[in-house]
Amino acid sequence: MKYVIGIDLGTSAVKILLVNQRGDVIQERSKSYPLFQERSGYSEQNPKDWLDQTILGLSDLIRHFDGEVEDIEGISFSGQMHGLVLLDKNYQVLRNAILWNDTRTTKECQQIYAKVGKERLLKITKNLALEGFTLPKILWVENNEPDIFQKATKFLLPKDYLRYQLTGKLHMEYSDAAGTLLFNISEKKWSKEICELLEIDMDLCPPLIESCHEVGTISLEIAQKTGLSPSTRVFAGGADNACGAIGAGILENGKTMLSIGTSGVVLTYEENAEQDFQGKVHYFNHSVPDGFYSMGVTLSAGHSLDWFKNVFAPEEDFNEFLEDIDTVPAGSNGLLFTPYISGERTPHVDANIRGSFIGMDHSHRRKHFIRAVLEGITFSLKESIEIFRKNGKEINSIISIGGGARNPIWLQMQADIFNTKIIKLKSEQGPAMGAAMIAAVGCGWFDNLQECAQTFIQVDKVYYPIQEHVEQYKKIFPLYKNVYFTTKTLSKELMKFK
Ligand SMILES: Nc1ncnc2c1ncn2[C@@H]1O[C@H](COP(=O)(O)OP(=O)(O)O)[C@@H](O)[C@H]1O
Ligand SMILES: O=C(CO)[C@@H](O)[C@H](O)COP(=O)(O)O
Repeated sequence: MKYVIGIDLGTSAVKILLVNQRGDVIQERSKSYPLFQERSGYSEQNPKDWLDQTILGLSDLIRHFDGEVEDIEGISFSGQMHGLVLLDKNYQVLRNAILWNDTRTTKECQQIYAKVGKERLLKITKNLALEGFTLPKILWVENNEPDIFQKATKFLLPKDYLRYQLTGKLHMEYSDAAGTLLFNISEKKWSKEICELLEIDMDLCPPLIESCHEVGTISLEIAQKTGLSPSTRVFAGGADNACGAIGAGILENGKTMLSIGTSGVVLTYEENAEQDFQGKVHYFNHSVPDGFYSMGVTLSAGHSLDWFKNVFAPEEDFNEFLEDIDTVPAGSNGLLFTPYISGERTPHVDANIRGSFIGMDHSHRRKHFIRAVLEGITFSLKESIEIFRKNGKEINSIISIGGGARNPIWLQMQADIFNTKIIKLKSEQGPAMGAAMIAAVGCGWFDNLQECAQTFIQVDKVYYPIQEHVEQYKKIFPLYKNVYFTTKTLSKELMKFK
C-alpha cells in the first residue's frame, strides 16, 4: 500500500493526515501554536512555530507508522491565506507573520484605492481592498517599519514559507497568490500595473507555480529530523479554502461548502472569472487547473467560540463545553450574539465593528450564551448564503467541514438556519484532505482531482432541516441582521477605549 501526507497549516494548529490509496485516513496529528494578539486588531504568528510544530507532528506520525517510509510517496500543503511572511536577502524571516485576521491596515486599504482606484482594483484582482489581504500588510510594514521593509527581498504566504523550509525551493502557488491583491486572477500573473502604482518592486513577488506542480523532494535535513524518506515528493498545494473545496468535492458548478475553522467560509465553484459580485464576496483562483471559486468570510467563526470557551471555561474540552446546548430552544430564549470580535468581512467590510450579546435577562444561563454564540456565527454565515442566492446561485445542499463540523447539534443548527441539507464527511479535515488529494494526483494515482474525489471523499451523515426550527430562525434572522446597524456607531466610539 502507498500513502500520501496532507498538511494543513491552520490558524489554530497544523493538521497532518496520512492517507492511503483508498482515501482512508491512517493517522492524524494536530500540533498547535500561539496566536499573538497584542492590540485590538493585531494578529501575528511566528513562522518558526509553524515549522517546529510541523516537524514535531511529522516525526510523531512517522514514529507510529508501521509501514515502509519509502511508501509515503508524496506530500502537499494547504494553508491559512493572506498572511505576510517577509524574507531578507538570505531568505531569513524579518518579523512575525501578519495574519489574515489582522485588521490594522485600514489606512493602507485607503492608500490602495487612492492610487489604483476601486474599479481598476476590482477589474484586475476581482476583490476589494480588505484589511486581511496581503498587499495592505506589505504597505503597512513599508509605512510603519521602514527599516525592516528596506531589508525585504521576497514575500511569501504561510504554507509557501513552510514548503520552502521543507525543500529549500522558493515559490508561491496560484490559489494563494490570488489572495494577495497583487495578482491578476484572470491572466494568472503578478500585476505589474498595481506594483507600479504602489511603487512596489516586482522582485518582491516570488515565482509562481500550479497547485499540482512538483517542486522536488524534501531536504536531507528534514528527512533526518522527521524520519520521512528523502525521496518523498513534494507538490505545491493550495490556499486552505481551495484545498478545503477539493477535500469537500467542490470541483464543479452548483456545489457549495461551509467551512468553520478559525474563520467561517461559504464557498461555491466558479467556472471562469466572469461572474460579477461587485466585490461583495471574494473571488479567487481554485487549485483545480483553470477553475475559480467565490466565497463569503465570517472573520471570527470558530474563533468566537474559542474565545468564549477560553474566557469562561478554559479547563473544558469542546465536547463538555457544548454538552447541554440541545436543551436550549432554537433562538436561545431571545439572546442574540454577533461574532464581530475582530471586525467583519462579509457582508460588512468593517474593521471597527465589535461583537455583542443582545437581549440578556435573568433567565439566561451559561448554556444559553453558548448556544447564542453558535447561532450568531451561523446567522453570520447565512448572510453570505443570502448574497449567493440573490446573485442567482441555487443552494439546496451544503458540505460542512472544519472544526465546527465536529458537533452534531451545530450541524443540525446549520441545516435549520440555512434551510438546506447539510452533508458531513467522514473526515472533517477538508483542507488537509484536499492537500493529500493534490499529492495523490501528483504521484499519478489518479488522472485528476475529480477522479481522486470519487475514491477519497466519503459521506458520513446527512442532516435535514427541522421545519419548526426553520420557522423560528426565519423570524429571528432579520433581528440578527439589524444588530450590525444598531451597534455600528457604538462600536466605533468604543474603539477609543481599546
Ligand atoms: N468538538 C468541536 N465542536 C465544535 N467546534 C469545534 C470543536 N472542536 C473545535 N471546534 C471549533 O473549530 C475551530 C478549529 O477548527 P479548524 O478547522 O481546526 O481551524 P483552523 O484551520 O483555523 O486551525 C475552533 O476554533 C473551534 O471553535
Ligand atoms: O482569510 C481567510 C480567507 O480569505 C481565512 O479563511 C484564512 O484562510 C484562515 O482560515 P482558517 O484558519 O480559519 O481555516
